[in-house]
Amino acid sequence: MKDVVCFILAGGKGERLFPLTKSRPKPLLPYGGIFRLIDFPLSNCLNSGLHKVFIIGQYLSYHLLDYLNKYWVKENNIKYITPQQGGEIGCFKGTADAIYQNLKLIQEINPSYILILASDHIYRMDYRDFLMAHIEKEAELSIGVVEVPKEEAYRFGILETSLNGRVINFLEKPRYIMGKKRCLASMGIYIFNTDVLIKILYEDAHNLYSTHDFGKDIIPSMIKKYKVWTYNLDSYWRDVGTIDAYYEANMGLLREEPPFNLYDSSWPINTYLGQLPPSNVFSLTLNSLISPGCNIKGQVESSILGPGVFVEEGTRVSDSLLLEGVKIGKYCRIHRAIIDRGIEIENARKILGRPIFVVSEKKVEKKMPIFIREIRDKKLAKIG
Ligand SMILES: Nc1ncnc2c1ncn2[C@@H]1O[C@H](COP(=O)(O)OP(=O)(O)O[C@H]2O[C@H](CO)[C@@H](O)[C@H](O)[C@H]2O)[C@@H](O)[C@H]1O
Repeated sequence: MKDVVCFILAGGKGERLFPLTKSRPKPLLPYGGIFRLIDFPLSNCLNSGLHKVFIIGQYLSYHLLDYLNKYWVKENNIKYITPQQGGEIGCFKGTADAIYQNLKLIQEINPSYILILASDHIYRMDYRDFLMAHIEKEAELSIGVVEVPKEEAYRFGILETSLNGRVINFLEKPRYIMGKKRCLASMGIYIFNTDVLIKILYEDAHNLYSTHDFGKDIIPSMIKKYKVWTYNLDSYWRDVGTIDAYYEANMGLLREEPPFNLYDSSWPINTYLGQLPPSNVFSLTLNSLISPGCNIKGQVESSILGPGVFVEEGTRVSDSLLLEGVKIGKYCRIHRAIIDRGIEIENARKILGRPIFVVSEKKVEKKMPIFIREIRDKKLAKIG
């Protein structure tokens, strides 16, 4: 792995996850209470023995840098690049341009291979196996792939391969796929031979019609001219691109046999949590993940609570995600909701999400579905 430089693309806006990505970059979205999405590729890099890792940020980059500085950059010698540092024009036009603007850095280090990763996927992967397969096949580009049902094809780059696995066709986010029930989707992670990458990025940078994106421009243009192969990841992988996918990926952790094992110590997922006291659970709490620093007096069922969440007495929370520092007052009923970081829900509020209700900073006053003033007043009168 000494001959590999890794870039983690972390500058996307994650617009389909608004409002959760309005004030935080998508790579910082929490998962399973204490983890952030960026922890997954970073932990995979660390566990795979990769040490030349550069994270390329853009959107709300100061938040990302702040988080990375607390643990990842300090402890693991991981470097962070923003357009001002790497680029000439102050912003990256697309994913390929983000790498193009760092070509000088690549030329200085002069590795044989470049590993390009996304920052918003949940998975465990040994990149050493990915590299071995790339070298064995004498590929010039290898694309990490997973199988997905064809109904989900519109969210991904979809590949067609010959019998021996070489890529013969690639469509970025096709509207519809004919035939088969399942198809091969690009994970948006790539290994390039450095000389090929440099050549193709130069060509792309001078192409007026290009959007400078790996999925839309670079990969389709390479299929016919270069040796492009797939590497199939035969285990759990999720791109949490939408609110529904984000909610379902989290809730999957509460199944009796979760599809992703947070407790696998042979491939640890590292994170930064800060100093927090233990959680104090005074009441009935079932089938839930409770992060440190929580204080629970009400009833919590099938939910995930981030660090420092407070749930007051008389309140019932079910099938919900309460992110860091959320405070739920007395006699509330919360069901199928995502409540964003730091939101305080007043006493006797009812939030019933069908399918899922997101309470984020700006929405909280306007969009509370039912406000039961009389019940609240009666109950508060009783408790004095
Ligand atoms: N200007 C910029 N500067 C720096 N970083 C940026 C950036 N724009 C986006 N990024 C980052 O690059 C990664 C990929 O973002 P995209 O928006 O291109 O992914 P998308 O999911 O649409 O498709 C891609 O990923 C899916 C798998 O999720 C594949 O199937 C598909 O073929 C592929 O195009 C993300 O981590 C994002 O944060």
